Amino acid sequence: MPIKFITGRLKGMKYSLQGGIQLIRSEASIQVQFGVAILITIAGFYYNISRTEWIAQTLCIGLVMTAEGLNTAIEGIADFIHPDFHEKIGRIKDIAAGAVGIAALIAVIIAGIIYIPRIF
Ligand SMILES: Nc1ncnc2c1ncn2[C@@H]1O[C@H](COP(=O)(O)OP(=O)(O)OP(=O)(O)O)[C@@H](O)[C@H]1O
Repeated sequence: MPIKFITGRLKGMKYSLQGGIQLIRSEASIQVQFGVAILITIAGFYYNISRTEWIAQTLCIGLVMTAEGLNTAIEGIADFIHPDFHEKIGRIKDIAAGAVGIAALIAVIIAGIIYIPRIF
């Protein structure tokens, strides 16, 4: 029983890793976000940000990339179940994209709070 449980969890981790790699390989928007995440991490070291700021920054990176991943999955489901144009599909996709927009806005605000006083 515990062995089955552990192998099941390991399989789950393998699938989620494969999904993450596929996401980064195939989605242009997540590639951009990944690039921004690397740049902002370099900025974090350059400006020697505090432990709390690292936590906020890392959470923002995770928030944006998680929202983008879920948005991509929702788009994929929408295209699969209804490949043709439909007003409701459009609204569903807009809402999913809106969630990414909210996450990105929060990330920009937090980046501003951290870096604007250091740069100007
Ligand atoms: N089947 C559809 N029916 C109605 N509107 C759609 C449909 N597909 C896309 N749209 C509209 O076009 C917008 C962009 O959708 P799309 O699936 O092309 O996403 P995207 O922003 O190009 O993302 P990605 O670049 O990741 O594919 C949606 O937010 C929606 O308003």
